[in-house]
Amino acid sequence: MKIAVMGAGAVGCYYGAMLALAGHQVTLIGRPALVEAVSANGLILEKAGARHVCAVQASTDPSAITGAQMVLFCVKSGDTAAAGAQIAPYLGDDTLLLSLQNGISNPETLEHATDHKAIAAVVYMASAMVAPGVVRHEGRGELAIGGPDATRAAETLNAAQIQTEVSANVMGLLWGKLLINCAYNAISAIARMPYGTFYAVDGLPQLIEDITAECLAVARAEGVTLPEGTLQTIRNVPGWMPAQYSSTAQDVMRGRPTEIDFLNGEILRRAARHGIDVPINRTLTLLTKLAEMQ
Ligand SMILES: NC(=O)C1=CN([C@@H]2O[C@H](COP(=O)(O)OP(=O)(O)OC[C@H]3O[C@@H](n4cnc5c(N)ncnc54)[C@H](OP(=O)(O)O)[C@@H]3O)[C@@H](O)[C@H]2O)C=CC1
Ligand SMILES: CC(C)(CO)C(=O)C(=O)O
Repeated sequence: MKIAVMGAGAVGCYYGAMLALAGHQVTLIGRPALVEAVSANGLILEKAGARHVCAVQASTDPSAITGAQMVLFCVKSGDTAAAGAQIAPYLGDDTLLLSLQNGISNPETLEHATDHKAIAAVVYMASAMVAPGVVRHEGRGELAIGGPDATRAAETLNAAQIQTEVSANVMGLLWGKLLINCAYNAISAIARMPYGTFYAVDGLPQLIEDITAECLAVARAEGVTLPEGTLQTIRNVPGWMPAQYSSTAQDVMRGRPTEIDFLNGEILRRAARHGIDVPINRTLTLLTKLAEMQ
């Protein structure tokens, strides 16, 4: 099957590599440095101590997705509308379009930008680009997906050793992940600390509870059904990954724009619609924007 990845970064290259290793014809749409490296050396996946060289096509030109039966859409949230508009002319009527992104608004933004149905995906995976064309898998890899044709997409993904569950409540699962991101990402970015370090500071566990209580009020007002055990999952995060810096912290430390407007900032926007005050989420959003400017 021809499969394209729009946004060949850490997520797109990981899943693109897995699909290429399963025998699919994978085309990556990415930046010039990535395209140059992949064209010269292949896409390299470092996983579980092994180094896989994957044969893929790479291009900076969105028209290279033409003919793809499946498109994995993997840009950061701030790029969704623009990148969606770039691929829109090249999507076929039956192309499966999956949003593999954090945040809860991307599938809808992508649908508006492309005028094409999008399959929402929750990405339970950690990966990083260690050099152009070299992606390192750092943990997990499962997806939960939902929406039109999700079952068809799951068949291809599961056959490529990408464990994929079809969920009737994919938006609830995306909200569950959003709540984790809202609780930890901004603090890690502002403090430039990993989760275990700041969670050990007196009063921080209570701050996490207070952030989460604001988010829960908004989720309730939006009629969201959160996955069972969401609160306990949030409390467990620092114990599970004490050395982890949030993606927001990593963006700040690299001088890159963060996705904060789609994390705590999303809570602000939705809270305003329901007349709910969320002062801690507002403060975290603003402080993260200041951290981005440093
Ligand atoms: N990395 C991870 O472990 C995880 C990430 N996620 C989520 O997945 C999404 C993707 O994250 P991640 O892969 O880390 O992000 P990356 O920044 O690594 O990858 C996105 C890539 O897309 C490129 N890009 C953006 N717009 C275009 C365009 N129009 N044409 C070509 N290339 C483009 C970016 O280039 P440039 O940077 O130059 O703009 C970048 O190389 C985010 O929503 C993130 O929160 C979810 C779970 C885990
Ligand atoms: C590490 C994790 C799961 C929690 O903050 C994450 O999603 C992120 O950093 O964006």
